Formats: sequence, C-alpha cells, structure tokens
Amino acid sequence: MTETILKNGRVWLDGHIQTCDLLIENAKIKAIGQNLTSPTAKVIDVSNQLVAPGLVDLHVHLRDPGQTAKETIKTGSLAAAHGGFTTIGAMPNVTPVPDTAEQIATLVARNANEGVVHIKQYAPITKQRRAGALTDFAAMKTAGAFAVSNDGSGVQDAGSMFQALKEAQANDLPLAAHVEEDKLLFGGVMNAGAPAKRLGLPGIINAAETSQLARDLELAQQTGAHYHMCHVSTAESVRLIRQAKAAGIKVTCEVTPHHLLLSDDMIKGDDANFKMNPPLRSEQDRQALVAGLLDGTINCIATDHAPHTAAEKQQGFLKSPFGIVGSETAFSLLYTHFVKENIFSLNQLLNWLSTKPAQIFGLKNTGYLGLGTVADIAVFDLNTATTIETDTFLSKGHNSPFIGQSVFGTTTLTLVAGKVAYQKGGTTK
Ligand SMILES: NC(=O)N[C@@H](CC(=O)O)C(=O)O
Ligand SMILES: [Zn+2]
Repeated sequence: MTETILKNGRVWLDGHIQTCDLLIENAKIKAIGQNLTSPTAKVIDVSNQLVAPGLVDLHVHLRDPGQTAKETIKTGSLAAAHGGFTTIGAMPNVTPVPDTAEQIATLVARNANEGVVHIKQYAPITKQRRAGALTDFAAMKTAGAFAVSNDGSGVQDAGSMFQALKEAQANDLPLAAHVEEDKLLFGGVMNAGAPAKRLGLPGIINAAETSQLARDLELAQQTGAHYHMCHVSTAESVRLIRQAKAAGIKVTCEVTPHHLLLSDDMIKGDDANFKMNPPLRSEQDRQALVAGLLDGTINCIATDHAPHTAAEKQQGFLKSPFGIVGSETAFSLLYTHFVKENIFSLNQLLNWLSTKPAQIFGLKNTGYLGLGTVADIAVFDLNTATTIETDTFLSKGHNSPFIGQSVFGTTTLTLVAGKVAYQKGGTTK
C-alpha cells in the first residue's frame, strides 16, 4: 500500500477553495480534512499552493506512430503531466492512420503502457481521414476509442458527415469536428486581414470555418448526434453555436489558449511559431471567444498541442507545418492573463480545464476532487513568477510563441492515480 498526504494545500473542492490536507491511499483520495496523519504516509507540503483536480485536455497530437521526431506517447504524456493534465485525448492523425479496430486496440494498449497520464484515443471518422468510406464506429468503440475525429482536416463532403453523425449517434460516440472547407482556403497560411496584407501572406477567411460549421450544425440537428467542434476560432462560429444550442442541437465546443490570448495583429514577422490551424484571428474574434466562454456557449478549453521539429518550424509561414505546442503552458498563461487580470475567476478557469471537458465527453471519475475519487491531482504555485523556457519542456516540440514570457501558476506536482507523474525539480518516470 502506498500512502501520500498532501499537506495544507488550497484545495479546489465543490467550486470553493479550502485549506486542508488530502490523504491518498493507493490510487484514491481516502480522506479530506485538517491535520490528517498516517504513520506510513509520504508527506508532501503544498502550503499556499493550489490543489486542483488533474486537468483534462480533449485535444492533443502525440505523433506516435509515424512522426516520433516530433513527439511520442511517452514525451507527449510527460508534457501533459508537466502542464497539470492527467487525462488527454489523442488525435488519430498519425501515420499510418489507425482506421481499423486492430490498430486502435494496439494504440489503446500502447497509450496505457507508455503514457504517464490517462490517454483517451480518438478513432478517425473516415478511412485514411480522406473523403469516402467511414471507419467501423462500433468496432472502434469496442476496441477502446472514446470518440471519433478526422482532426487535421475537415470532412469535405456533406454526405460523409451525415452518415458519420448517424453512426456516431447510433454508437453513442461524440464526433469531434475539425471544421475547415478546403475549397475556401485559397492557399492561406494565416488569418485574412490587414496583418496578412502587411506581411504579404495569403489569408484564410473566417468562412472557411463557418460555412462548414453551418452545414454540420444542420446535420447534427437531423441526426441527433453529439457534435463537438474543435478549436473554435471566429466570432461567427460562436454566434452559430449559440443559436444552435438555443435551438436544442446537441453541440459542444472547445477553444484553445492561443486563440484566447493572441490575435493576428500580434504577428510581427515571418515567425512560424504563430502559424497554426485554425489561424489566430482578429482581435474582434478573440474577444468574441472570451465572451463565448463567459456566457457558456463555449464549453471548455483544450490545447491542440501540436508539436513539430525546430527544422520544420524554421521554414517561415509559407512552408512550415501548422501547429504549436500547448500542454506545458496552458494553465499558467491562462491563470496569468485572465485570472490575475480578473477576466475569469479561478473557479471558471478550473471548470473549463477539468470538470467541463470531462462532463461533456462523459468521462467518468475525473475532472473533480472528492472523497473516493481517483487521485488525479495537479498542484500549482500561483505566487511565484517564472519564465517560460524550452529547457523546462518535456515535449520534444519547442514550437511556442510564448517562450520568454513571465507567468504565475507553474505546476509543482502532478499525480496520476496517486503516483507522481511530474514533480518540479524531481525526477520524472
Ligand atoms: N492545429 C494545427 O495547426 N495542427 C494540428 C492539426 C489540427 O489540430 O488541426 C497538427 O496535427 O499539427
Ligand atoms: Zn484541428
């Protein structure tokens, strides 16, 4: 039996912060209270630190198999633990595309063996993630997939999306949609607007996202499926989802930290660490995303952690791949820029990063702290400023526009089922 006592933390319980101890026995929270003792427990002093449920990230790219120079199941999950995440959803845009039940079963087993956090696996919607035949959703679910997604590309034809939503509904699987109309891209590499003109770069219009979203919402209504929109980026998408929710359509969505924090006017030069899909939009869009979270239209925050190698990202906006890393900086950036600035409450932020994502995807026993729950726990230091530096990253990807920023809220300890998955200054397994 292993026992741990987290002593004197500021523990987020039922939406309130209270100073108390947690006693963890084996994988579970055994007691919550003052002055807990046990002769055999390892005691970790977390005085003045925030003790939160392990965060839940519905959108990460682990690149494994196929692109392990960018990331592996091991390094991606270590990065998640470093960010305080204890459950992550792994996207299936890996090579080969795991579009058979056997491949999903293999990945699910590898995730469990090689990951240091809980990894939920997405199955692709279509074979090879291309237009055409659907994967076998029932078999994917039996093999352990928790949802389906073609993330990285939109489903280009309405017929496939309609069939996919019918299958998702029949198999009780959420469908997570990367919403992007290829025919409206026109070779764009950043948001269409004045900054793109200034930089002489081709732009991506908001309608590349919203036209497909409007189609999908109608199909979601027809089928009754749970449609989850990945990385909402535009004001119009927020409006469409708000209207769809009001009409009773079963739609949920996520927003990334970078779309909440940055806009295209912050792109000052040809730096591909600002290149991601969807692109950073206008300041007006950014504000609509913040408002959408605050009024409940947007359900949760997900990082879209998308590691690439330095060599790939050194090629400038035109040639570099889309995507930035996010696991290791999400909480501290959002805490620093939104909670400390009194735009979000700490309670709201923790909800959007833990309870809400677990709830909308029906993930059991995660996303909150309570007696008897699995000891998935993240501890954050809210009082000390630190600088975001790549030499602290456990991800192989260093492609972040936030390097050098000073933040509060770095992770000091992450427990997954009671075991240390990350400890600041300590060794990681
Ligand atoms: N977000 C990105 O810019 N890139 C992601 C794909 C995706 O999430 O759409 C990737 O896999 O690199
Ligand atoms: Zn995507």
